[in-house]
Amino acid sequence: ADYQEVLQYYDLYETIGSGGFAKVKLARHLLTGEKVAIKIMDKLALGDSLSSIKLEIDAMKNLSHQHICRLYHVIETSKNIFLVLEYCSGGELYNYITSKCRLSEERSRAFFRQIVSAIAYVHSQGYAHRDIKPENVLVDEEHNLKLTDFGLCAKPKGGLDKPLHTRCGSPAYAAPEVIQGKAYIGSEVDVWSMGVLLYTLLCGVHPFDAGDNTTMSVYRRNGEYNIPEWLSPSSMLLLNQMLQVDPKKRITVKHLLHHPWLMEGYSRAVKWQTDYPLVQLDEECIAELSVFYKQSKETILDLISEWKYDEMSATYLLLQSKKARGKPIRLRAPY
Ligand SMILES: COc1cccc(Nc2ncc(-c3ccc(C(=O)NCC(=O)Nc4ccccc4)cc3)c(OCC3CCNCC3)n2)c1
Repeated sequence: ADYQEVLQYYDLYETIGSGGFAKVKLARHLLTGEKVAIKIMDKLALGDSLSSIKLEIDAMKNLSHQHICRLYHVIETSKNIFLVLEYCSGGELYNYITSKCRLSEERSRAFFRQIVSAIAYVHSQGYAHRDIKPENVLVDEEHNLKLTDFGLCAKPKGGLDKPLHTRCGSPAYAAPEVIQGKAYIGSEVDVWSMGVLLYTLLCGVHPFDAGDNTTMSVYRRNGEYNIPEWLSPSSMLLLNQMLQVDPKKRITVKHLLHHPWLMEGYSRAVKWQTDYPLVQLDEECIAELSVFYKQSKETILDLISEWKYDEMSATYLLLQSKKARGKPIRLRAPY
């Protein structure tokens, strides 16, 4: 009974992931035929985490970027919250890396530039991700990366550079200052986690192992990790600048955007601005919606601009995504 609203707009298929109080199902949007991921959260199980989930949903609503999994639709019922999200057909980056053992420096660079783009954008919106790891990075059908977040990211009070205390994220990828329970700066801990991710891309393994035994966490605290002999000097230098134990010595995202290693083979610095601003709407998609819903373009434009993350928002965003992938944006007549 609780699923009747979501089943009005989507066909639900198999479960593709499950975490603490949420599970993710593959689904298809009936109007556009597009595949989506639907994250189903049990409000009872959420308990007092409900308020922090609302925080994450608000964060998602402000994050519209080519390398972040897009939120399309929010459906709240008495028992559940359904988040309809961008589906990435390539699955987790983690499995992509392990299936190829490790990635070439060129492939790692192309991927890493997309991660830096996403994080620079998240920071520009005043958020810190705080749980960057290969499991939270997905691969889409065009081999582009999409950042997601299963834990909770917080919009730090008073902007990005106020010290945070809550320990979150995964210990193995967490910066030394987080592990030691010190006050930390969100943007600085994200740089450490990106360093761990870059090491994993280049080496196929985690630099500090799973951090299960104490010696590993000692290595992490001292920033010691094994450097494979085949790693290029420029890769080693960048890893060293990111995996600095002292957060004040760590390279900043701003400097990563045009770092020599990220620029090798590229003529432009990493583009971190969004390709999908919330304010400029796509004329063609608006036109298609106005024909389908038999409303004037102005009415449709006003409705979308309210960003209610209802069926209308979802249909617009899915049309926009189809168009970006060169697919025809025709809406199916309701049969
Ligand atoms: C082909 O086989 C496969 C196999 C596996 C997966 C797929 N595809 C596939 N596509 C899309 C998803 C998804 C995206 C976003 C969210 C989300 O909850 N976002 C919230 C969010 O991103 N906040 C946020 C982001 C940035 C900043 C701040 C806040 C939830 C689910 C998915 O999930 C399955 C999980 C399973 C556990 N590991 C991670 C993926 N899976 C496909």
